[in-house]
Amino acid sequence: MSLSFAPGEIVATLGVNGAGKTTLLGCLAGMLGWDRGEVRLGGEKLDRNRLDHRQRMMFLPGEGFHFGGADTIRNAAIFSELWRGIEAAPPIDMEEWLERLGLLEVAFSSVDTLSRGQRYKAVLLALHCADPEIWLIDEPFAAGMDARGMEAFRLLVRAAAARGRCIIYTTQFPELAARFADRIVVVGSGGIRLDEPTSEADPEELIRKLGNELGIHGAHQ
Ligand SMILES: Nc1ncnc2c1ncn2[C@@H]1O[C@H](COP(=O)(O)OP(=O)(O)OP(=O)(O)O)[C@@H](O)[C@H]1O
Repeated sequence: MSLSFAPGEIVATLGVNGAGKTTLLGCLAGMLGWDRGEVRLGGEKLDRNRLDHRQRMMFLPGEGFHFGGADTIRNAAIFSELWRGIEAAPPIDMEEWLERLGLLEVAFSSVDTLSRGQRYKAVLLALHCADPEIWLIDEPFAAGMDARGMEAFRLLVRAAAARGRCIIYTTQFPELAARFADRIVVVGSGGIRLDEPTSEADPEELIRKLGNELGIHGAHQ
């Protein structure tokens, strides 16, 4: 497959189970190796061993990840230090996002002790604090967040895109992808099955088209 992504773009990646969505994200993040081809970052070949390359992106797995023992705020601060340097000040809107995500009550609780959805939100806050150029998010809409969390996620991602961040996420839900992405990429059979912007498309028509690509017959017809 051959794809390029631009700053400020929100891309939803779809595909049946095993199509290669997570593998694609892992390769873009430099976490997985590849047998053939290359990943280029602003024209430069991505080198998995270069910290400055890896710091430009973050891969968030579906189950999230965090630093054991750290509380919600400390965890976010660790991500910020690792990605932006020890001198970097945390974003000034940290409290606002704690509130929007519904995390104020657990701001000083160890992430280990949080519920699955709360833990995922804590990691999203950390991603916001790390603020890499490229956000690679695996299955955010299946990570156990409540409706408020998903709304906050959309706002967080839109704000990041407005700052020029490129966001690529995977999902199994055509409806969510059609309504929350600037572009949709469907992978499968070792290639790209569909790659198109959402701006011009009628959402219902797009959802039907995605349903066909993903082998859904009936429910969306
Ligand atoms: N470590 C691995 N070693 C060998 N094959 C793997 C490995 N990880 C994934 N695969 C294979 O690569 C293919 C793509 O897997 P991947 O996890 O990228 O799919 P996906 O589209 O994210 O699927 P899902 O929707 O189920 O999460 C699958 O056939 C899987 O079995």
